[in-house]
Amino acid sequence: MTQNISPLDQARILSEALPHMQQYDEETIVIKYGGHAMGAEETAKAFARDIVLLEQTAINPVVVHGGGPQIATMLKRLGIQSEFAAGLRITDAATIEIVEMVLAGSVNKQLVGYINEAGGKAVGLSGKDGNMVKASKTTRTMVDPDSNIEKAIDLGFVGDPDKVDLTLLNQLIGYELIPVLAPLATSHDGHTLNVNADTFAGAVAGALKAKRLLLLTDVPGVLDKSKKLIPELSVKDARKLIADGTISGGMIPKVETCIYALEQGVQGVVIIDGKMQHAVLLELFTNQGTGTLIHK
Ligand SMILES: Nc1ncnc2c1ncn2[C@@H]1O[C@H](COP(=O)(O)OP(=O)(O)O)[C@@H](O)[C@H]1O
Ligand SMILES: CC(=O)N[C@@H](CCC(=O)OP(=O)(O)O)C(=O)O
Repeated sequence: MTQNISPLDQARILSEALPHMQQYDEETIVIKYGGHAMGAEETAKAFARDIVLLEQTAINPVVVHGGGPQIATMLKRLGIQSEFAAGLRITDAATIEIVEMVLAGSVNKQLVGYINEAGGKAVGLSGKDGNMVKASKTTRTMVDPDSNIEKAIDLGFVGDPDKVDLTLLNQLIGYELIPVLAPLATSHDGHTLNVNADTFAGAVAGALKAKRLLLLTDVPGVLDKSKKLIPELSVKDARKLIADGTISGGMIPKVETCIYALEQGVQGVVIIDGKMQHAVLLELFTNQGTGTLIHK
């Protein structure tokens, strides 16, 4: 809290941030803000302020948000059942309507509002705008526990991005606007597809060749079997932890996204605790890395 430190300490802190700010000067950083992390209003507002600070220091932030818990609440209110398979929401015709309403509507506009309240110029879009993200229907298989036979699962209107058109994003970044993206895409035959927000952020970061991809979630990072934070993880070790079940559920698409982004040329990817106030500033502007850094 600034009221507890002297003006001289404040000046020192700002000065110590200089080399970090220089490192990211004019660079693009993609920040994925998970639905669980954005639950508390005060933390979400602090997050928005951090994003505006990045923009102010000549960094180009691109925000991708999730909204899993917010979708779940709305589906429950409407009495629509929802299930997950392989960490992805099975999305039928009724569900995709609600997913779009919540992600591109209330969640997106709330975050845009917070960023603008903090003095930024955020523009809220989904991957459908400007034909930004084209996706193909996701195909997954699962081993049936009874028969032990591998079966294809029909996830409905769920997609994996296969093309990101940067025309619109580059225009926005060029005008110092802050893109805030909801993870929806258009299929090649014109349907709306629900995309896991981590996967979407990885596709956007890869296409932009972002300097950093930060995934903000509701845990301190990747945890080992005894629930201790793993500060650094190689791609090879990450794959082992997925195979042996240490990494499960929603952490699987997150880690797979990190691996994909590294392969696409993103220089650094980290998974951090978005419930921690100013997690973004701590990660980028101090020497204290807070979460799990995944490297080649
Ligand atoms: N090894 C692991 N380390 C940390 N979290 C894990 C691990 N394996 C599974 N998880 C689960 O992954 C969750 C994060 O994924 P998810 O709920 O999809 O977050 P978000 O809404 O931020 O995308 C954690 O809350 C935790 O329950
Ligand atoms: C296909 C799929 O599962 N899509 C997600 C999209 C939102 C998301 O990923 O939100 P979080 O980042 O908060 O988990 C969903 O419907 O919940």
